[in-house]
Amino acid sequence: MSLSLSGLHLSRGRKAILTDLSTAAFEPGQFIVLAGPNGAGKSSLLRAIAQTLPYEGQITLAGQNLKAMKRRERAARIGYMPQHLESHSDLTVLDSLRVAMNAGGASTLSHGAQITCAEELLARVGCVHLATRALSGLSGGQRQSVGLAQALARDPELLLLDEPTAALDLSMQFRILAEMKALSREGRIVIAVLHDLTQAARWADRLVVLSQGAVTADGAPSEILTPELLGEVYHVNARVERDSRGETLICVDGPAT
Ligand SMILES: Nc1ncnc2c1ncn2[C@@H]1O[C@H](COP(=O)(O)OP(=O)(O)OP(=O)(O)O)[C@@H](O)[C@H]1O
Repeated sequence: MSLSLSGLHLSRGRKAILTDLSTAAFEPGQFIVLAGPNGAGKSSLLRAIAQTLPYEGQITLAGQNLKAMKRRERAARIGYMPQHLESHSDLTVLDSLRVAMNAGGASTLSHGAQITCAEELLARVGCVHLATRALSGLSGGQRQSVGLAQALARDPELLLLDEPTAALDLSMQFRILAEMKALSREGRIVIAVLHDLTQAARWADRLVVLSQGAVTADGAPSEILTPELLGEVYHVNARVERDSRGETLICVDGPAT
């Protein structure tokens, strides 16, 4: 059930965003972090995989071309959480999860089973207390946690999460990163965009660094994160240190000189 990207080209307006992008296959059980500078094309790549932006080239899931997959099947197999979440809705959190469960075609679960499932999803992301609140009344971090639950609503085998921890406090960041890791260990492919490379090093099995629409580095974070790579990609003077527990720590000292 691997995900393969091959020869991807994507433009927005007249601007080429991704150029001939290919990667080694992404495998079930892997937690992959996609990183890179602002504007590198990370969100565009996730959107191409989620089939919400047109592209040339091939994206296959378990050997099946995603462009040819029926919308209903895609909705069941791929969970996508965009960077900017819709938050003007008067739907309650619980109802928004029921809507997500029925996206792309009616769920086979009864009404009662859908409510139970929605409550379980909220428990996974630490948000049971928000069940009856309106989406429009949530804080940014609460909305983001509920967004993850929405992406999980159809129990997808591929999860695409665009900056899922950007609005979260320290405790919720930990909880959601641990949850993403657990979701991958249950046999899913989890791909998340993160800017925090210290967190990426701690949690990800694989780090893909995108720069100007191309893959600059791809591998185990501890192997690819070097001062040279950070200098080349982010134009900074950076140190890659180990903390007292041996975990990787990225320290930025200033712009590259
Ligand atoms: N709606 C749009 N129309 C035209 N160009 C766009 C649009 N959205 C993004 N772009 C351009 O596409 C390029 C890639 O954007 P994208 O959002 O994929 O980058 P990113 O790596 O996710 O950035 P960030 O880290 O800032 O979220 C950027 O140059 C951006 O200006």
